[in-house]
Amino acid sequence: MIRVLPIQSRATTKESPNLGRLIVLTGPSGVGKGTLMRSLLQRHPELYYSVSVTTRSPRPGEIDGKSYYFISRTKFEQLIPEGEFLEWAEFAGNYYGTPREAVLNQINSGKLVVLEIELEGARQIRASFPSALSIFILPPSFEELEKRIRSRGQDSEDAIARRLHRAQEEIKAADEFDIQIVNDDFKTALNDIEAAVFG
Ligand SMILES: Nc1nc2c(ncn2[C@@H]2O[C@H](COP(=O)(O)OP(=O)(O)O)[C@@H](O)[C@H]2O)c(=O)[nH]1
Ligand SMILES: Nc1ncnc2c1ncn2[C@@H]1O[C@H](COP(=O)(O)OP(=O)(O)O)[C@@H](O)[C@H]1O
Repeated sequence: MIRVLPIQSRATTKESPNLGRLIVLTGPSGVGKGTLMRSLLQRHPELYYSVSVTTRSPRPGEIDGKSYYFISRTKFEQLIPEGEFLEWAEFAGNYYGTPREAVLNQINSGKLVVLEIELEGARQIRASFPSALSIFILPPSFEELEKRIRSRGQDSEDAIARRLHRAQEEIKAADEFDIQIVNDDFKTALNDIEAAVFG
């Protein structure tokens, strides 16, 4: 179930030269988005990474407020009609959403804001912010994607199955995005993202 909330359009924000920009990183679960993002942020601490809200349970080592804001389904469903999310989607049985106010404040203060989100949310952002830079990360093969999800060792068999099923649909949508980058050699992929964002 996906809903597009009425959000501030890039058409109006474009008018000021001081405004920042949204960068959307998407691609199937396990492709390496999170790892690439962390390395990108280490190289470029000036980027603002938007911490998402989710109803998924924390994995070992994940910190509330840093990895995600972990909240209940009931709370998430309360926040939707209150307009708290810039975009939101349901993925593999859990809700995920981007906090609206923090992101808009950062853009308005001239920051490059990076969202690492799944396909439906990325589509919502593209529709609402046509000048966002959207990057789709592809795996070298489906077999390698499965290997990565399994070797991460953090998801149940059910969660892995849901992610792999969804991945097949997501990969088909790669062409909708501005740039496609294959995450085969990690450093090459990271350099490619860097070039897309800063080049
Ligand atoms: N639409 C949307 N997707 C999100 C958001 N935050 C994370 N996601 C995506 O939700 C999916 C599942 O994330 P997660 O449970 O952390 O699993 P992982 O990507 O397999 O590590 C991934 O594709 C994330 O990019 C968000 O705020 N909005
Ligand atoms: N280029 C790569 N080659 C091999 N393994 C990788 C590569 N990029 C990421 N990984 C590994 O793949 C697994 C999934 O990466 P992760 O960043 O959690 O993916 P996502 O955030 O897209 O779900 C992790 O164990 C990560 O270390």
